[in-house]
Formats: sequence, C-alpha cells, structure tokens
Amino acid sequence: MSNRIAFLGCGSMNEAILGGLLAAGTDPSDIVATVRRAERADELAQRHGVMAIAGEEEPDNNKLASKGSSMVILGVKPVGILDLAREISPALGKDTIVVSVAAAVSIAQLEAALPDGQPVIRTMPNTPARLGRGVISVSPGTHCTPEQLEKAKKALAGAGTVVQIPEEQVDALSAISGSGPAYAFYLAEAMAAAGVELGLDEELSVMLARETVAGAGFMLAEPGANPSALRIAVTSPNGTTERAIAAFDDGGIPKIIADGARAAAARAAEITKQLG
Ligand SMILES: NC(=O)C1=CN([C@@H]2O[C@H](COP(=O)(O)OP(=O)(O)OC[C@H]3O[C@@H](n4cnc5c(N)ncnc54)[C@H](O)[C@@H]3O)[C@@H](O)[C@H]2O)C=CC1
Ligand SMILES: O=C(O)[C@@H]1CCC=N1
Repeated sequence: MSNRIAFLGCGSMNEAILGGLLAAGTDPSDIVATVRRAERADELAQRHGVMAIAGEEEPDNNKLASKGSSMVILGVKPVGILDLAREISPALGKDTIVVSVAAAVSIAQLEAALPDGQPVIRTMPNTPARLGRGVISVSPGTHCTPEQLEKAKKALAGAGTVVQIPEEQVDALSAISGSGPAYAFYLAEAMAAAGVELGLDEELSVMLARETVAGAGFMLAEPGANPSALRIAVTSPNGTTERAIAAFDDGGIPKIIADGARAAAARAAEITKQLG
C-alpha cells in the first residue's frame, strides 16, 4: 500500500493538519484532499500543491481518495462523519487506518459505521497544527495494532505534539487544547477592545493585542516554560500589572475559564448522545 494520506473534508481543521505535514516535509504528491465545492478544491491545490477533488464535480470523490490510501483522516463536522465513514467503507483496504478528528464522535460509533476489523484512531487536534505547533491526542480503536498506532503518531507528529490518552479523557482534552486556541484569540480580542476603551486607535490596539499574545505564546513555547513564573516576572510588586491581575481575580476569571471548559466538555458529551 502507498504512503498516501487522504484528508476527507478539508476545512479549517484538516487543512491545518495538512499544512503542518507539508511543512514537516511530507511530499504533496502523497496527499489527496476532498471537499464539496470546486472553488475550494482549486484553492487547496493552488495553496498546497496537493490533489483536491470536489464532490460537486466528482460525486465519488471520497471513495476515490480513500482507495489505495494508507490513512484517511475524516475532517467533516461531527454530524456528517458517520455517513462519510459508511460512504467510504467499500473503498477502504483492510489495513487503511481511519483517523477521525471529530469532536464527540466515539470510537464505538466510528467502528460501527466501518467494516468489521477496520483500524480506527480517534484524535483531537487543534489549529496551530498548521504551524507544526498543534497538540494532537490519539486514542486507538479496538482493531488498531501498535504498529498502526505508531505509524499514525509518526505521521501526525509533523503537525505538533502527539499525546496518547484514554478515550474517556478526549472531551476534557478538547475543552483545553481543542477549543483552546479560540480562548487565546478571544483574549486578544478583549485586549484590543480594552485598548480602544483607553483611547488608543483601533488599528494600533489590535496590533498591540495580537503581537503581545503572539509574543507571550512564543515565550510559553520555550522549553521548560512555566506560565506562573512568566506571569510573575511581568508583575512588579505594587506595580501596574498587579492591579490588573487583582481585578481579574476579583472578577472571577479563573472560575469563568473553568466554567467555559466544563461547558465545552459537557457539549461534547451532549453531541455524542445525540449521534446515538
Ligand atoms: N476547527 C477546529 O479548531 C477543530 C475542529 N475539530 C473537528 O474537525 C472537524 C471539522 O471541523 P472544521 O474543520 O472546523 O469544519 P469546516 O466546516 O471548516 O470543515 C469541514 C469541511 O468538510 C467539507 N465537507 C463536508 N461534508 C463533506 C463530504 N461529504 N465530503 C467532502 N467534504 C465534505 C466541508 O465542505 C468543509 O470544507 C469537526 O468534526 C470538528 O469537531 C477538531 C478540533 C479542532
Ligand atoms: O468547536 C468545536 O466543536 C470544535 C472541537 C474543538 C474545537 N473546535
């Protein structure tokens, strides 16, 4: 079997993983992507130099891309993923590793939609994968051999840090790292709005917020970085930052963040139930 990876449904998440893999040296000719619209397929082909097949031009696009691929990465919304799994089932080789990036879709639900014995890996990635700075959890299914798991981990490592977790922890992990980039962007949005309120031009304020959150992110990415130590290094005793952090604490920000993460995890459990 080839080393080809098929990205079935290539929107925000799958394109980010695809970009990370290419940046890490995967040959574009070892990648095929499927999408619905021809315009999007052209965009992916031009941006990444990969083959992209649109469903509106080739209704069998998902089966064609799956056939002969050693790994298929299902990247559609949770509500469509089991239909997609059933659709590609006739085209899968018995060793084709089926990877799902979908929130809330369980291994049991995926396995039930696929041929008996199909190797499955449930993952939870995040969009910094595009820069090779994602976090990707992997949880192997019933029929995934240790060799198949290693192969998938090696491939996905191009998109970031791969961590193996029991499936029971996926919703919690998703509430931190899966959704987490949005929390950081939300912080940047709130900081930009606060700057405008303090009288800064909007353009300047947006730039300050963006560069500051990005710069802090780079510091966090240094080996051994500790978020508390980095925060304390900015916070002079009796200085300005101390006042800001005290206001955040008074406003209950840590609890609000914990509430948000709990709500995200609870929503995942709710979707799992709805999918039956
Ligand atoms: N966006 C994110 O940060 C993260 C998303 N995920 C998961 O990734 C999955 C996709 O989410 P997004 O990328 O955000 O959504 P998206 O809407 O950007 O991407 C989905 C893509 O699949 C295409 N598509 C839908 N049905 C198709 C079909 N039958 N055949 C071919 N293409 C099809 C759509 O046209 C679209 O381009 C979801 O299951 C989500 O839970 C997981 C972690 C993070
Ligand atoms: O919002 C969502 O449902 C997906 C899963 C984690 C990040 N985005």
